[in-house]
Amino acid sequence: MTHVERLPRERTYLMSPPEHFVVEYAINPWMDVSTPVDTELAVKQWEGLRETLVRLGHQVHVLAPETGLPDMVYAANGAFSVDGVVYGARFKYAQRIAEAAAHRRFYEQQGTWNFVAPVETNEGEGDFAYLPDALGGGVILAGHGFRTEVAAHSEAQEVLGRPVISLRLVDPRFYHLDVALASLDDRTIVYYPGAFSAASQAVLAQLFPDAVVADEEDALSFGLNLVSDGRHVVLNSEATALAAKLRQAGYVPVPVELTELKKGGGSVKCCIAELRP
Ligand SMILES: CN(C)C(=N)NCCC[C@H](N)C(=O)O
Repeated sequence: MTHVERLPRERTYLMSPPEHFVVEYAINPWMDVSTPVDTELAVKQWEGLRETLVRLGHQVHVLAPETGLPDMVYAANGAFSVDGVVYGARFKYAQRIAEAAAHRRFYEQQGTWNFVAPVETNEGEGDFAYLPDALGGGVILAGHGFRTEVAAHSEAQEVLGRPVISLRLVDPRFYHLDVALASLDDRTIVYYPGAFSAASQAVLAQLFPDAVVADEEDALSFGLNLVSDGRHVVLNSEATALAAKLRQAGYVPVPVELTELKKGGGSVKCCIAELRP
């Protein structure tokens, strides 16, 4: 057991309730249109997640869900912000394209953000993670291979003014970065190496020798799709083995049940965009 004291930092999040959540199309290997979805249960579980974040002392903004956009609950995909600048999303699949405008309106209505519309296809925090204090400053880790185009990585670097480390995802079950890797605090990550190309695994091992390393079972239980405030790690309740590894590393796992939203191919992190003013 690590005896480092892990200190939490208050966060601001954006979430959108799954009032219109169904699985009527399949754009990732987890989605099966023949599996029934209990929308009411999805809303109840989502509310449990929101209440958990509030109980931990975080601020949660709510983005109104829109009919015909069942995946809008996965709010992490809508944009990526760093120090007041928002790099907007441009979704790969037609079914989700309209979500980007809803997120853009949110930032514009707040009036405090510098919103930059993207040219390149990218799915927001689904494929971008931010470490404010790693490797000498703020660093962006970025995934490509299934959704976000690699050209979006250099676009994000130009827009956000932070170095972007490009990582190639190779396993379709882990089609976004945020199901394979997460930041635990300002400089520490947890990740499943098997989701990445051999070269990207080497990059991660070189840059993050202190990372918590997850295995396939942790990733398949959507454990890596987590949100951490530096101390409390909110993660899918099915990820018990990963929770034990995180506890061992000095973090406090906070399990939440999100079985319905797993049917759309997402869990905790997918439902939460972090706002970094
Ligand atoms: C990394 N993940 C899982 C997310 N950030 N979002 C989940 C998106 C799920 C949606 N049905 C889709 O396939 O786009």
